[in-house]
Amino acid sequence: MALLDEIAAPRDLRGLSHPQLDQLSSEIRELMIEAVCRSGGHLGPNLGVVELTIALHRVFDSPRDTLLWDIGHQTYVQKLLTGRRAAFGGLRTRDGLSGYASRAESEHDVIENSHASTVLGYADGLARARELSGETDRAVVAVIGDGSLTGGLAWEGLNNLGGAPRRPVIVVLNDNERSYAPTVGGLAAHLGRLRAAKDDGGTPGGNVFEEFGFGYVGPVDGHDIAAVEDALGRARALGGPVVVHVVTEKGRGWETAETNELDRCHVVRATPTSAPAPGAAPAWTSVFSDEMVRIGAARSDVVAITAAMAEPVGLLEFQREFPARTVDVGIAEQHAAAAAAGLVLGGMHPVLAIYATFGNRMIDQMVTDIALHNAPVTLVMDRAGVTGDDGASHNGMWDLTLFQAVPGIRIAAPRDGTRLRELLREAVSWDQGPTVLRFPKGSTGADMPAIDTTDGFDVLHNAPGRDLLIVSVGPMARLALEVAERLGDAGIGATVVDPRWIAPVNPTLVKAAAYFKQVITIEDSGRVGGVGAAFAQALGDAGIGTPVRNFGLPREFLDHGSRAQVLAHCGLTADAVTAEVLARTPSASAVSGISGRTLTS
Ligand SMILES: Cc1ncc(C[n+]2csc(CCOP(=O)(O)OP(=O)(O)O)c2C)c(N)n1
Ligand SMILES: CC(=O)[C@@H](O)[C@H](O)COP(=O)(O)O
Ligand SMILES: [Mg+2]
Repeated sequence: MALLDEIAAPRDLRGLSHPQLDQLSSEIRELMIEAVCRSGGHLGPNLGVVELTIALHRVFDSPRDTLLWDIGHQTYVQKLLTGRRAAFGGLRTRDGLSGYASRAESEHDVIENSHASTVLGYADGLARARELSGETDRAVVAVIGDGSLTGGLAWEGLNNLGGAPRRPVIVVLNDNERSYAPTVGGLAAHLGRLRAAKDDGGTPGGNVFEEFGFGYVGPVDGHDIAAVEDALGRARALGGPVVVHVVTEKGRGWETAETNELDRCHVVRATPTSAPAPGAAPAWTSVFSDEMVRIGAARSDVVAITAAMAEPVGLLEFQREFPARTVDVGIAEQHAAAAAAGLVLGGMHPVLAIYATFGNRMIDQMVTDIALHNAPVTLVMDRAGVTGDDGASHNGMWDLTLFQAVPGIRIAAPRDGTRLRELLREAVSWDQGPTVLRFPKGSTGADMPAIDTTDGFDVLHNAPGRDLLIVSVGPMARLALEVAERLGDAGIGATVVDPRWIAPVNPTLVKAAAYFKQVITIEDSGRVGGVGAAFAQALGDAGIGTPVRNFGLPREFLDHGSRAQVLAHCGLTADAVTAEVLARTPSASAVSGISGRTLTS
């Protein structure tokens, strides 16, 4: 790694010749392939931007000039060029480097939201501020992928930037023709025409960026550093808003990625430290995927919608079986929800599958386009709760707070694979309004059978005495059962129930709480406005005085780490919950056993 060893800061790039820069690019690729295959992370996108990142840091003087990266999953090269090489081995581990841009790590990382299509908004605001403060000699450069450009927010940005012909902002369009899968829609087709026109030596009939008021430079080969530098220099000289159209290859330089037709190794998983146990439980996503295909075969009105993530959310099999009934809208969650409402108008039952964190984008559509119209849309949120290694922005910890507030909505949280299948079927059979299903990242684990079912909720554990009612949400049932067992050893009788449908609050469960000395709720979502908070409110409304303690995620941005580490930080372990219950229970009293059926008697 001779050359990379010499790069402590971007200024060290400036003295290198182009052959040396090519060597540096190879060294960076070699290092990233080795390190990211071990740690896991966004290898494909980063392999595609090696030369682009070098060129940006040679032409612009970061941090005086501002380089803004949309999403930030493609900033590994920037990390390696800005003094973070030694820490790169700890990528995405607790106390190690973030998998995205991170302001705590470097003055070169300016935004770290990691939700797509926002960068042009930041660029617009920053350029306006520079104008107001008389700092127009400091360049504002926004890098956005072709996938992220499919989001409506990006077009709001283009509209504002293009309308200010004298305010300089350079938009670098990193066009690798892919989100995960090939980028879809009219924009992708238009970019294809722009690329083809360059290849043919002709001019395309109309250029959307120019029509919006931008100067346009390109398309330029994003792996030719000299060509990219030249394009960036010309863009800067033009002044005003300019799009530099850079064509790159996702996964470049690693055959495994270059030949991966599915997603060019968008994300690689960390090398496992041990072999999977034989007969290990399937992932939540796989169970959803399998059940969706069965439902699709039985119901010709079921249409699957993805926002550019068919494979990650488990819709690939459905797409293969029922291509006409699978819609990829691009990275456009809001459009996905509005389109789902439209599908309902036409008699379909849409199943919209996304990662929970991206559901934040859809709240207005859920309220006014879906719920207000009582539209039977099923929203399936994968990666709900703590996801861990993707850091603060990617935890699915706001969905319950947001969606519980929507009138008429029903929300289910399956605790295991069997319940996921059941609840998905119940959700798509519900025709009175929207339903939401949420489940976390990872493995379903072994099933947790009910010992009884009463008025829609499952009783999972019954102990002598009515000392404590534990209301667990989804897979937190496993933790609840462990807590109940430990409390039992300490002489405290705990009953564990799983509401299955967590919103609206089950009225029978509310009544049952009156017969217990204490209630605790456990959820893998925000405590503020969460299921536990709703349950406590329902008890208050019913005049039931049983004290309630809610266990869930604090109102805090949670740093990256493994899911287990983050849950431990939040006090969501059997040890922590048991200790807190014991601290609040002066004397343990085992009275008598009850069955699920007698909970409310
Ligand atoms: C709002 C939102 N939805 C979904 C994602 C998940 N996601 C991360 S990267 C990515 C693909 C991005 O494609 P592009 O912008 O072209 O960047 P590339 O990875 O191709 O460089 C997606 C869908 C996200 N980060 N934000
Ligand atoms: C950048 C982004 O938002 C996704 O690529 C995400 O990092 C993938 O997460 P999983 O690893 O949980 O699929
Ligand atoms: Mg792309």
